[in-house]
Amino acid sequence: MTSNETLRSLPLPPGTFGFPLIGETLSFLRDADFNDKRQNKYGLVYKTNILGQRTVMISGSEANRFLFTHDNSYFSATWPYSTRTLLGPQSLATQSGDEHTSRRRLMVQAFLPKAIAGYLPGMEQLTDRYLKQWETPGEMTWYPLLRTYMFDIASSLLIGTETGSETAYLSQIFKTWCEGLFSIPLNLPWTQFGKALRCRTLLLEKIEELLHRRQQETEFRNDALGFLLAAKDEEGNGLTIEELKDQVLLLLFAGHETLTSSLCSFCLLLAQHPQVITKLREEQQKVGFTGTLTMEMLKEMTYLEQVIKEVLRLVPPVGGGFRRVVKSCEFNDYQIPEGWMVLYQINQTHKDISIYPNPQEFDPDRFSLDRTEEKQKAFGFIPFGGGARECVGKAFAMLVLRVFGTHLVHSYDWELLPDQNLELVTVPTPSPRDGLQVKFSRRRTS
Ligand code: HEM
Repeated sequence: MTSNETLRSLPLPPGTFGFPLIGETLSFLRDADFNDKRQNKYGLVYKTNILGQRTVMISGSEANRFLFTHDNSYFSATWPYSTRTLLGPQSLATQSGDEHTSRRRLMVQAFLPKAIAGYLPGMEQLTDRYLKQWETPGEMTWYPLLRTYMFDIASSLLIGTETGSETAYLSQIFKTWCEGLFSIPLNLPWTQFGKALRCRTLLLEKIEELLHRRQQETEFRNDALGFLLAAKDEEGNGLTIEELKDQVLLLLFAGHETLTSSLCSFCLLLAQHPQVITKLREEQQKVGFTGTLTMEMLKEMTYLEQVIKEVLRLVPPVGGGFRRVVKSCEFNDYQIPEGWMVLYQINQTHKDISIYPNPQEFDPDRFSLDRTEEKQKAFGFIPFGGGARECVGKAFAMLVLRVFGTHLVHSYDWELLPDQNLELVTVPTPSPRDGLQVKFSRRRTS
């Protein structure tokens, strides 16, 4: 524990605040090497000004441990103003303290093992349908199609919408809403933020309609919303309609944006490493997969799990997480002042050479039982964050990746088309600049 006086005598981390008002926001949003450049110059802890807030960037497993073990004492949840406003005041991602704990307890009901197992058949059906659809064009830009597939999975399995026009409409307005999440918060008709705010209103209207419909149903539906509508806290109170609206919006966002990115990285990295596909097919034969999955079979596919972990390590869909400093504290002999923001870095943690030798290399065997590189340091592998705010939908996300990965590898071949830009756009989640152009076909042998 550092006394107030000692704290005040400590220096602020090195770094610059950039231009008045906008600070370093533009480079933060546009330059994929923003963090690398500053880290090389200032080290693992530095200050900047982004998205309207003085911010300390912290990186590495020690920094993660510090942050995750002091959530709710030194830090509380926050997001940049644009994200906070678009998510809404009653969203788990922006709730803190006791409110967060009690809401989180209700939300996890939808992701307990029994619920997860119940999502498997519907997920397989939808996956199969989309994979078949993609056979016909033969050549395609995959990212937008993966996005539609993922939105369909999220909206049908999480909130029970019917596939078709309702999903297509929601998906469209959702896209514009997402584009405003990390934007300069100027609410004007032509700004990204202004457009996204109008989409928030439209989305909430749609969600409210859906909630009223669902409240009138007498039978329990096996989707995340079914669990949320049934969930009660210790006093027997459930979530109100106003709160459910924000929580459903959060699940839809968290559940499809991140997953689209990781599915796309999975497709890209496997196309570049055909030997991994061969090993996955061998594993499928070994566990006896011929077209329909069981939870037991998925558990036995340990190489598939290694591959997914390596995809999430190399291209983490969420690059880091924001916190507000609620009490000044010290880290690495620097003062972190109250009122500032802290951003922990998942991306940089996963490139730590002391944990992952040749960190830029795609090598699923790092996660094999005889190497377990991720276990070398606590909080060294954190695609889903950690501590009290670790991703609620982790098991759902892993199920989607396993189901999609298994069916794709089992029945299809795909190869990258030439002359495309595979460089990653990083905000809001990583995706190849040209959208991943591939030749796609059904395997002759299946
Ligand atoms: C590959 C996919 C996913 C990744 C990489 C991911 C990553 C993350 C990370 C890093 C956090 C913590 C952020 C922080 O520290 O502030 C988080 C939180 C969260 N995630 Fe995910 N996520 C994924 C999928 C999902 C899915 C499918 C859902 C829901 C269906 C979901 C729901 C949430 C929620 C509700 C939170 C907030 C938890 C809290 O504040 O207590 N995520 N996720």
